[in-house]
Amino acid sequence: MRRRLIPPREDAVCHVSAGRDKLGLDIHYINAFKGRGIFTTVPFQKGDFLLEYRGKLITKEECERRHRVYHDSLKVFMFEFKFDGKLWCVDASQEDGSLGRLGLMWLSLTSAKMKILNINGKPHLCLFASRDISPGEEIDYNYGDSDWLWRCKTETSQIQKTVSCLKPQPNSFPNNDLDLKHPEPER
Ligand SMILES: C[S@@+](CC[C@H](N)C(=O)[O-])C[C@H]1O[C@@H](n2cnc3c(N)ncnc32)[C@H](O)[C@@H]1O
Repeated sequence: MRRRLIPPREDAVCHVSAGRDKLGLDIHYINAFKGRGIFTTVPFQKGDFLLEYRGKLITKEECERRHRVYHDSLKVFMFEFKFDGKLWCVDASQEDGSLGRLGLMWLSLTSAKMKILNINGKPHLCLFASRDISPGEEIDYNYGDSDWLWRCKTETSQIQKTVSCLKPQPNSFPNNDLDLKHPEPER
């Protein structure tokens, strides 16, 4: 295991401010169903900062507007969350080469957890290792409680939550405050 050089939060602030991804992570194409994912090339320690889910920070209203005009393939990159009592969205639909937008989703035994960091008054969606991670492992985390259609096709042994395959993809913010779509702010 590598020695941690700086505390995870400082590491996150440093990468967020520089707008660059961390070394030790790589994009791999997995298959036609899952598409691409992020894999580690070095070991990470539980708690380490991994990635920022980078994109354009937009308001709830703008997010709803984009949901109306975007193709489904773009909507999957809209990450909605609550910050300072308001709903926001990071729209990462633009292929900008950043890694955070490519993390895959599982509901249990994930390797990462998303936290909202307040950096200079603005929210940033940052992924931290939820356990020790070995080289070659996939970075996955819980996206939240949306009814993405592709979840229905995912092996039920790995997705523990029952989903309704009849529900369309969400196109508006849910009312439920406890919805996992809105990850917990940093404590
Ligand atoms: C934020 S994107 C992740 C990057 C995407 N794999 C790509 O290549 O562009 C979210 C999309 O990845 C796919 N995905 C994520 N987690 C998955 C999983 N556990 N099983 C199958 N597909 C998944 C779904 O198509 C989802 O809409």
